[in-house]
Amino acid sequence: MARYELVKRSVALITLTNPPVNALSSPVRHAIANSMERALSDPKVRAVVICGENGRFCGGADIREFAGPLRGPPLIPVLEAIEAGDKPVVAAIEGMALGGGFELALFCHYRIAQSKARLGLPEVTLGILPAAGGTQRLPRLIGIPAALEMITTGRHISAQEALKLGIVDQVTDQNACETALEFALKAVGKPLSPRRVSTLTTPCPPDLDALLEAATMQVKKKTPGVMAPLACIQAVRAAATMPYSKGMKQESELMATLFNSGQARALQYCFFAQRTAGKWTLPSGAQWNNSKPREIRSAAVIGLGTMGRGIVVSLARVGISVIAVESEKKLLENGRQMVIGMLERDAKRRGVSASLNLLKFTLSLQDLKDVDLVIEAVFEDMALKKRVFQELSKVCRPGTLLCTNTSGLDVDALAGVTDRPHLVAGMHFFSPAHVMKLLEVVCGPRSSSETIATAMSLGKKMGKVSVAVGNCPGFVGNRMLKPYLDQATFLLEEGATPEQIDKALEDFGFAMGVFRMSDLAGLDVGWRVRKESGLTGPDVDPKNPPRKRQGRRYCPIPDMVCEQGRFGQKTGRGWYKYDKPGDTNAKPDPLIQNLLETYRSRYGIQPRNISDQEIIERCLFVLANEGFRILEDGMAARPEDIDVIYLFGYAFPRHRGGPMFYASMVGLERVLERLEHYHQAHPDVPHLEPITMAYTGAQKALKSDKLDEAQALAKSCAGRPDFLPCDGLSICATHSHGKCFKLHWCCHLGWCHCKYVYQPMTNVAQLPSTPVPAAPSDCTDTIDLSISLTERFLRISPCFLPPPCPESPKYCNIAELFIDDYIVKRINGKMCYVQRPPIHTEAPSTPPQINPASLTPQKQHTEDKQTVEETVKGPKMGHCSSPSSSEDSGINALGGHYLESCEEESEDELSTDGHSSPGSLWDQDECTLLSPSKSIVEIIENIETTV
Ligand SMILES: CCCCCC/C=C/CC(=O)SCCNC(=O)CCNC(=O)[C@H](O)C(C)(C)COP(=O)(O)OP(=O)(O)OC[C@H]1O[C@@H](n2cnc3c(N)ncnc32)[C@H](O)[C@@H]1OP(=O)(O)O
Repeated sequence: MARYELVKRSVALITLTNPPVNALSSPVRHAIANSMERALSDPKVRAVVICGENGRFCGGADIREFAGPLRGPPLIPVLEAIEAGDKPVVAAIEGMALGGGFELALFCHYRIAQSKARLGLPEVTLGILPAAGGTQRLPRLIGIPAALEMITTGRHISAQEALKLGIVDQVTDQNACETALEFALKAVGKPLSPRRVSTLTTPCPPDLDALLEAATMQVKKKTPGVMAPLACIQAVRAAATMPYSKGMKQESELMATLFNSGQARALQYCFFAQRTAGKWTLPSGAQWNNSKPREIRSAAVIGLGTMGRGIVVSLARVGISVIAVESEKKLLENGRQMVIGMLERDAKRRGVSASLNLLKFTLSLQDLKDVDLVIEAVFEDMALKKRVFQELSKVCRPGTLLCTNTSGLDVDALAGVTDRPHLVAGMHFFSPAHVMKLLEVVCGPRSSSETIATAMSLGKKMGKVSVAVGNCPGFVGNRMLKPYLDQATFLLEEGATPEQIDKALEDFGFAMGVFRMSDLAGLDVGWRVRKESGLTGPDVDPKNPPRKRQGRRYCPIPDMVCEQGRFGQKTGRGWYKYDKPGDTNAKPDPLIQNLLETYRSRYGIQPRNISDQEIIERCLFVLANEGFRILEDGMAARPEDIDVIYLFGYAFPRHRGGPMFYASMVGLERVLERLEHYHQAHPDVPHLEPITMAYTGAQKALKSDKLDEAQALAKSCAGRPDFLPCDGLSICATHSHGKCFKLHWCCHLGWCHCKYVYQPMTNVAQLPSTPVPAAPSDCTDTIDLSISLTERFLRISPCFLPPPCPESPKYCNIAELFIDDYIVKRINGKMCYVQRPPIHTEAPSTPPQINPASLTPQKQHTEDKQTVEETVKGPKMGHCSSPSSSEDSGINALGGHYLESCEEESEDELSTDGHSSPGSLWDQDECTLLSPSKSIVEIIENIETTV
């Protein structure tokens, strides 16, 4: 964790060795403490240099450690020993010095930075503050204003800026470690007192109070409701007004408040969720580490509307040559000018030269014959897109990937008109595409793993947060948006105002409430979509009740608003009024109030007082409920993926973690209970129906029998050593399988993945313990297996990490128990651990893995080479023709209401026979298991008799 060497005969070189970012985990802290002790006590050592392996100084505390009780030496005493020592200590900063890593450097007497290094205190972005003296030392070193800015924003600064601010003593283009060694030798004998930051006096500006007040106002405006930046300001105030030791005490008290807060948990969850999303996985088993992306050097973008232009800019600024296509000369010229302007402004802002030489503009699709990838961004019209894809299929060379920027249309329908359906995928950018970070990569049933890998990798190259999703109307983000928007308008009908709803959502943390956001996005887009879908307009059967469509509640108020020419900010009127078209200052409009009152009296609706709580619950719980359905349908692999989509595409407040995380923090029982309550009040709103409610009374009775059986089973399993060490381990009561085998979203949330019925998972650690038999019973096979599982578990137990934070969604890693040899299935009502048939490397008929998505990356890699087909089987879907959204997808799609004529088609599929439900893990494999007698090795474990 740290290497100690004596170099140049008199310098102790301490190298942090904790890849990938040399985080200050407990062993690293131990190692630093020991190394420093050794260096300080060795008379040969005259100076010390601290650096990090692999060109990275230190990425700060090991954030994963925040999840559990902190173990190992506390950091501050370790760092204080560095400062107090009588030998000069130099930090050699390469790569990054962040958080605790930066604080470590601040305890050293000197800092040398490599010119490409980045430094910063990003703790605030994790819901905490720099609590290893950062809030007390940085102000002493660089003054209050600069320190305040760095600490409250978490901004990383360059080595040059650090030099300018006085944080580092030297910047070098050479190896920082070599430079630091030379520097350290020169520092020997110089007085150390002035180099001890704790002894410095904070330069205190005369207008301290005003400065801190302004900073407070600023963070309240920028991140309303977020605690960490405010705590940072208080800590910095302490640096200015208190002696060092008292300030340190204040820092630690503030940290204690933040550390266990829900906000810190949410923000740390977001950090990992974002990285988890990059590790994409498809139902086929193709995933990030077994699918090779192609290199994309040239691309084409078809359509130079707002989306197309943004996509061209995103590609060109990362060095990809782009051919931009339009259908008319005027549109092409207009597009060209706008793209060039955007690229020039972007380059100026970044201090680089604009990559205009990479651009080519054309009216002819024939020019695309040699490009590596095409992104179609034409008007959101299926017929038009199909024509484009047919044409591309003829023109482009056979290997060219064809992607569509649709915001919700059927990607597979487009694939179907080409000669290369496996090379077709969705790349759903969000508007404006060169600014918004989110990219939904849509995997059609015929998209190959290479195609998805390429789209994901291209997204990453463009600096996007890319999330792989399935192909269903609206994909993930826009599909969830519909029930959210519906609730907002239903609440209007029932008595709320746009201002009230927006305020509740803004108080929750959204930068903009749903109506202000819709005004910004433009209301006409959604109106057009609804007209095209037959929800409104002349095609609607006059006999249709005005507030019902397809037997469901429908709110025509948004249509009425549009009929008055109120399209939002661009027309100066929408849900709000604006001083002039294009203005952003939304003011409540009495005309909207009149419209609502007239509407309610026309339909005999008695307006009622609606609480903020109801607004939040109805808008957000319905969002999570749809998220659960999406997971259930296999359209997203994990709740993290959904949360990342909402964080980066829909401005869900990060300190709430995302809709799925938020639901888990509220508690799923509570969410489901409230949904049930609202669904009873509004039975004609299917989206309010919690997913638990989709079974009948008769089925309930059946399930409760199973529950007893399952609970007995679970109890009988308790105490088995193969269960105990896993913190997040839970049992599934409904499937009677005693544990969950899959790293599945429901396990993350502490719920079983039974189809349509969400059954609480019980943590086995909380169950009464049953002694494990000392000696094998008569049932030899079973005991053997138990022992083998135990051994296997213990062998891999170090990787059973606790969840990132104690009350965050639970992580059930038990799946890894079964990755090598065993898969699990109910056979004849019994739990079966069945040894997986050996993989026949040459035989194409080798059965696919039971759940490749849950396999660990390393092990999956070699196996998948043999089993994953080139053309992957896409997620299951019943794709119905989707109404179009808008050319400007994403944010503008806020206005779009999707018609879901074929969703929820199979809610009556509840499994009542006690066997695994459709879509559950052990029904997915097609190997010999379906016929127990044919399996190669079968070990039936009758749990009742085993334990
Ligand atoms: C608890 C003991 C007492 C401590 C007291 C002092 C308290 C100090 C508070 C802190 O220091 S909080 C942490 C502050 N540091 C950060 O916020 C940095 C977070 N990391 C990043 O910003 C980036 O990872 C990076 C360092 C800039 C590197 O970016 P890059 O794009 O190169 O790689 P990633 O994909 O982001 O990360 C690779 C890999 O590493 C994991 N990881 C990164 N940083 C940490 C960390 N600080 N702790 C634990 N794990 C970290 C990341 O999750 C990736 O893991 P994966 O499994 O490969 O996905």
